[in-house]
Amino acid sequence: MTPAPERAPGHLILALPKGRIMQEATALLSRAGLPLSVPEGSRALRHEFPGVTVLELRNQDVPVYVDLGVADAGIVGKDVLLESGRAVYEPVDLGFAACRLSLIREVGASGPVRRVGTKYPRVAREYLGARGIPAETVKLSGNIELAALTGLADAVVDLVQTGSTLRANNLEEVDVLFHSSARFIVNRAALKLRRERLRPLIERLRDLAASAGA
Ligand SMILES: Nc1ncnc2c1ncn2[C@@H]1O[C@H](COP(=O)(O)OP(=O)(O)OP(=O)(O)O)[C@@H](O)[C@H]1O
Ligand SMILES: O=P(O)(O)OC[C@H]1O[C@H](OP(=O)(O)OP(=O)(O)O)[C@H](O)[C@@H]1O
Repeated sequence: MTPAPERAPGHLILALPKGRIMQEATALLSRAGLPLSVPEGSRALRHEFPGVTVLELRNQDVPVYVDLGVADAGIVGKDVLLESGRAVYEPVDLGFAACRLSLIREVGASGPVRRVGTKYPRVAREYLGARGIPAETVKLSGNIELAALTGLADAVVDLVQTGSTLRANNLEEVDVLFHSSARFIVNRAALKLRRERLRPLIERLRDLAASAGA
């Protein structure tokens, strides 16, 4: 393991996910005063800006980098954060990437739920356990709804936003586990060590999120 290079106390390392969240995250952080713009299609994984380094990660890895202190802070969906089980500080609900995590079945399905396909096995098991449903969960990686259509599973736990994926595939929401949106997350030690940078950033992000939601 290469030791982390020395850095100025005011220099921030941010973990941001590639994909759907990246563009809105960088736009919001820029409005909050951080001068960053991650170029689309670049093969670089680490982006340097004055006073800020951005690590470009898969969604699931953002809470890991923040919890283990390699990144001071990051942005990730609440869905991914809950699934990670990481106890990071979560000071701002940024409001965008809004969707819900739902239990989904084929329209009219009525038999028992014995197997559930999902990208979220931890939260799915917790949900099923709390309801006394003795179903097995199967971890899948994408196009989760196909599991319910093919008989791989009796139901799936997946994200719904507009509902168009459900309508296009003769599926319906049976229950909503929780609502999700993008969150600003912070490493607890970094909050103390770099509070002069992080506290004002948190305040600006709170103001921006409040004015966007107003
Ligand atoms: N249809 C949607 N509408 C709104 N927000 C969504 C939608 N789908 C996902 N999200 C939110 O955006 C986050 C990132 O979604 P994205 O599609 O970029 O991930 P992915 O490509 O499926 O993830 P992975 O890194 O596993 O490949 C999700 O964790 C969720 O919080
Ligand atoms: O209700 P809707 O507006 O249709 O959105 C929900 C869909 O969006 C996400 O998939 P995504 O497009 O990210 O593809 P993925 O399955 O590969 O993650 C999610 O997994 C649903 O399939």
